[in-house]
Amino acid sequence: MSLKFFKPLFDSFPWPLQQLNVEQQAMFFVCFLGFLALLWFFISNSNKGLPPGPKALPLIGNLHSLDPELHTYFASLSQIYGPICRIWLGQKLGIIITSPELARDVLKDKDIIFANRDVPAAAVEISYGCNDILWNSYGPQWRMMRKLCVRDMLSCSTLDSVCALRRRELRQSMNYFYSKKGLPVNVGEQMFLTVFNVITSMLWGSTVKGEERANLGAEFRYVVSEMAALCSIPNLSDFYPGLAWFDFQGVTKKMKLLLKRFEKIFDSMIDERKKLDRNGVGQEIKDFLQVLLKLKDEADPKMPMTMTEIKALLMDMIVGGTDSTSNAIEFAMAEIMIKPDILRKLQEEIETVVGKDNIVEESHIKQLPYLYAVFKEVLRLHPPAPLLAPHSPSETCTVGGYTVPKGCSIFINVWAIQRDPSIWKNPTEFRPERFLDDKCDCSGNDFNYLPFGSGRRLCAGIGMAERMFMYSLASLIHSFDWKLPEGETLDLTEKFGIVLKKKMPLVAIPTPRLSDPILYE
Ligand code: HEM
Repeated sequence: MSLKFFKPLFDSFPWPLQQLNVEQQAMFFVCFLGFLALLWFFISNSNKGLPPGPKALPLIGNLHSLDPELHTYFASLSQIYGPICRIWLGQKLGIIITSPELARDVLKDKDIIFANRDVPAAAVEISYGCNDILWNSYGPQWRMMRKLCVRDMLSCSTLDSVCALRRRELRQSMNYFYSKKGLPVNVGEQMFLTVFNVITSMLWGSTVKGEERANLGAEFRYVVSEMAALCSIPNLSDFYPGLAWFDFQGVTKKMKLLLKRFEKIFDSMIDERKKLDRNGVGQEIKDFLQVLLKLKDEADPKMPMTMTEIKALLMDMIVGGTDSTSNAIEFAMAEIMIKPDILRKLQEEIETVVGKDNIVEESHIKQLPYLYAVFKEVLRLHPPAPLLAPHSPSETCTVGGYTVPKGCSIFINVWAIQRDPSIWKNPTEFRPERFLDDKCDCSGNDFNYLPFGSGRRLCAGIGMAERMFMYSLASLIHSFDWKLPEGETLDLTEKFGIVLKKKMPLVAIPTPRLSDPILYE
C-alpha cells in the first residue's frame, strides 16, 4: 500500500494525530473509517457502466494508492486504463479524460452539461461561498459576472486603458533587478511580486504607495501561498462530503482566518477608493475597482451586483491571475537558461524590434513572434492548471461509451495531452519553433492544446495573462543576462498543486545588458 498520500493528509490534522508516525496515522485512518466499510461494500457494486479504473477498496476507494503528484499519477492510469478512466477518492468519483477527442466531447459537444464545477471545501471559503466566477455553478449569476468581467475588466480596450499602470510596475521591477546586479535573486518570488503589483494596481490603482505597498505585497504573497497550499491538501471533507460539516482537518477553519486577512485589505481599498471618488480625485484614475463600484451603483435591479460579488471577483483576479502567470514566467526563464540558443534567438528578436539602447514597451510585443512561440511552448510543457479546474456534469451522460454520473469530478489532464507523443514530436523537449508556423491558438479551439481550457469555462484572463507574460519576459531577457550562482544546477522538476509550480525555486544572477543606467529607472 502506498503511504505517500497519507503524509500530507495527516500532516494537516491537528494534535494529537501529528504525534503519531506515518504508519500509525495510516492505521488510525483505516480503523476510523473501518466501521463504515460494510456499508460501502454494499454500495460499491455501483461501478457498472463506469469507465475502467484501478480496483477500489471498500470505503477508501483508491485513496491508498493515490500519489500527490496527481497530473503524473493520472497520466500513468490512462496508460493502463485508456483515455477515459475512473478513480474513487473516498466516496467521490473522479473521471479522468486524457485524449483530445474526449476533451472535445466534454468541453465542446457537451459543454453545457459539463459547465458546472466540483468545488473543493477549501475553495468554498475563498470564493465567498462560490459567489465568484471560477467556482460558481453555471447559471444566471455566473453569466452576469463573467460577462461583466470579460466586457468591462478584461476586454482588449480596458486592458489598453490600464497599460500605463502595467508599465509603471514593470519599470519598478527592472529597477529592483538592476539594484541586485551581480547578486542571486529568487526569480519566481520577484515575478510573483511584479505580477501581483501589476494586477493590484489594475484593480485599485495607485491608492497604496511606497513601504505600505511593499508590505501589502508580502502580506498577500503569504496569504495566497497559504490558500494555495490549503486547496492542495488532500481533504477528508472532499472525499466524504457527508463529513464536511466536521471539518476534521480544520482546512475550512484555516481558510476562514486567511479570508479575514484578505477582507481587511479589500475593505480598506474599497473605502479608500470611495473616499477618492467622493472628493472627485478618482475621476481620471481608471482602475477595475472603480469600474466595479460603478457597475454596482448602476446595476440592473433584477440582477444587482453585491459587495460580496465585488470582493469575490477581486479574489479571482488575484488568486487566479498571480500564481499562474508568475509560475509560467519562472518556468520560461528556467527553460531558456538551460537552452542558450533559445535565449540568444529571443534576445536577437527583441533587439531588432526594440533596439539595444531602448526599453521594451508593450506596443513592441505584437512584433515578437518567437517570444509568442516561447509563451505557447511553456504553457504546453508546464501548463499552470494541469488538470484545468474540476468540471462536473449537471446530469448523467455518456462519454466514450461509458456512463459519467451527475455530480462526479471531471479531470481533463491537459498536461498529459500536451505531452502525448502521438500528437507532439519530441514532446518533453522545450522547442518554441514547433509553434512558429502553427495556427494553434490559446483559446481552446485546438483540443491538442488546452492550457486555458475550452468552451464556456475557458479562462477569462487569457488577454491579460498573454500581455503580462510577454511584456515581463521580454523585459527580463532584453534588460539582463542571466546566469546561475557558482556550483548551482538547474532543476525543472514540477510540483503539483492548485497551480503547478517549480519544485526548486529558480535563483539566478542578473547582469545589466543595456548601455545606459537611465534605462533602468
Ligand atoms: C498563464 C496564466 C493563466 C493560465 C494558464 C490560466 C488558466 C486557466 C484555466 C485552465 C482555467 C480553468 C478552465 C476550465 O476549467 O475549463 C482558468 C479559469 C479562470 N481564469 Fe485563468 N489562467 C491564467 C491567468 C489568468 C488571469 C491573469 C486571470 C485574471 C486576472 C484569470 C482569470 C480566470 C478566471 C476568472 C477563471 C474562471 C473562468 C470560469 O470558470 O468561467 N486567469 N484559467
